Amino acid sequence: MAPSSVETTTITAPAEKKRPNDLSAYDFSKLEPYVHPPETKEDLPWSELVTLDLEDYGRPGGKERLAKQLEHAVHHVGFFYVKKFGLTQEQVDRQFTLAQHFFKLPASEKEKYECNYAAADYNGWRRPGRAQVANTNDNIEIYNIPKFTPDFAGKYDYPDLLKAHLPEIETFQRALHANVVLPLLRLFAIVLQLPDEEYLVKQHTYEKKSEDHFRYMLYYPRTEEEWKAAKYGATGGHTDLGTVTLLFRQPVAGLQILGEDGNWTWVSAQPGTITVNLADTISHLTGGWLKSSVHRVVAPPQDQRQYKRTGLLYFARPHNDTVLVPITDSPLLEKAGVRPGFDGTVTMEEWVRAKQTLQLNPEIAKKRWAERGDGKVEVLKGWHDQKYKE
Ligand SMILES: O=C(O)CCC(=O)C(=O)O
Ligand SMILES: [Fe+2]
Repeated sequence: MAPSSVETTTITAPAEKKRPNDLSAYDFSKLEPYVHPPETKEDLPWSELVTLDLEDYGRPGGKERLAKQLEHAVHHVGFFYVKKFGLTQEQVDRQFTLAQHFFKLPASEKEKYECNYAAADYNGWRRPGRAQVANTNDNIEIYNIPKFTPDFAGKYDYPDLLKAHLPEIETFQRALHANVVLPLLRLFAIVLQLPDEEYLVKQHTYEKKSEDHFRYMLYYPRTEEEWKAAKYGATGGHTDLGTVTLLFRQPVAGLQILGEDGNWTWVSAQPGTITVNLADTISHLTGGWLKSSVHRVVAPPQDQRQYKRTGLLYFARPHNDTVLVPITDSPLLEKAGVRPGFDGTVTMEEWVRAKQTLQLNPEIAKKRWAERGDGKVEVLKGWHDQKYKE
């Protein structure tokens, strides 16, 4: 497929429809549908990841089967796929369509919804090119949407394009939480042999204040010179800050996982799946036993370099008042002798603020990373992030 066939023109409301409250110009019938670019034909070293069929969850013995399937993945790999998660392909495609049309809005419109970077508030629009990657600017544009709960109601405004579809976005986000995040947390509880299968679920209810968010993400193509300056993305190794990250099928290859053997492998685009990775918070809650996996997004293979890479993600996080200490009633964690990662008490709210301050403010990050001079930064109370193998 030629690149032009996945490009679309921006849909703007016809002049006579520009009345407030008339959002019909943004009906899906009027928005050109998003089309994924074709998959790469290159033979890449792909990661071997397990796939959980979430339909099995409700069947007799299903939870135990799925937990068994997860044991190795969550302790050693930190990545896996889920399928049959209760959303139709059409629902997923419509979110990609909204993402595509959002990113095509002019910057003058998007900047009305720009993140308050200085306040470490990541919700809203994050403009591309804010951070330096190796010797060039980043190529990432993001729009983050918080939970639809009273804590966030009225705090953020949306462009008309999204206002016209907020109920559907909310349904989608809530479905991800209820159909994927909560069942996975019960499976983790089974893996950890917790007496209370709801232990982690109780720290992640949708209604209580937490920083879960839904994300539209766009990676712009780069020229060869730009990729060279960016070291082809090799310096981007990181862990995510929350509990789990959900990434919808991404046919433009780029995502790589750092394995226990020290090698990077590529994540492939399995039809009908969501890629799930474990992140820092679930690692803090288990003293590192559940693995916050190191990953990065590198230059796509040559046959996909010309495409924009559009992502849909959901970041799950515990309630803001959750104290990030290892769970005490897991016989498995007790046997493993896990230890807290922080010197002192840290709540989720503090952890989010500390990590997001570094992520959203390149100047602060540069200074803080330079403080120690050993490739590490103290994020909070004795917890360090590091630079990973290029
Ligand atoms: O786009 C991807 O494949 C992963 C993005 C990612 O790692 C992140 O946003 O933290
Ligand atoms: Fe990530």
